[in-house]
Amino acid sequence: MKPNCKWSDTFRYALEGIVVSLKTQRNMRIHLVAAVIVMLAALYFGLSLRDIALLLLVIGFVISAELFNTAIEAVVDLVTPEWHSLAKMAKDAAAGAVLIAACFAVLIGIVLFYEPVVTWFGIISS
Ligand SMILES: Nc1ncnc2c1ncn2[C@@H]1O[C@H](COP(=O)(O)OP(=O)(O)OP(=O)(O)O)[C@@H](O)[C@H]1O
Repeated sequence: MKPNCKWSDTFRYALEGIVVSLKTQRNMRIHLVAAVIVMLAALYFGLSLRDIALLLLVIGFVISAELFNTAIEAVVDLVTPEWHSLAKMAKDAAAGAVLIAACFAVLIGIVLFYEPVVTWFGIISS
């Protein structure tokens, strides 16, 4: 651990963690692109501020889960490059956490977008 780490250094290291995850994890890039598309759709369909806040919350949750997943994968690879049942358990559980977060995010997205999208299709087809 580095002594006298400044607040700005802490912030920089955190940003480096996000950037390295974006560079190395394909899923992280997919989550980010999906998040941008969902936020643009939320603005297009005129979702309420409360719904947009809920979307931001789940997006933050999924991206945080992916960052934890990246961290766990890195630590496991550092501890053992060999096959180990505990390494498998750690990586699979971390991936499972991301999957659960992403599934609930999709469910929340369906609940929030269902009505405006159905209305939009009604307008388009009439
Ligand atoms: N050292 C290991 N011992 C046992 N199983 C492992 C080990 N490393 C990886 N695995 C297995 O391979 C899977 C994929 O691991 P890998 O490190 O390639 O992650 P990844 O493909 O980058 O995953 P993600 O898509 O979640 O980022 C793990 O979920 C685990 O089941």
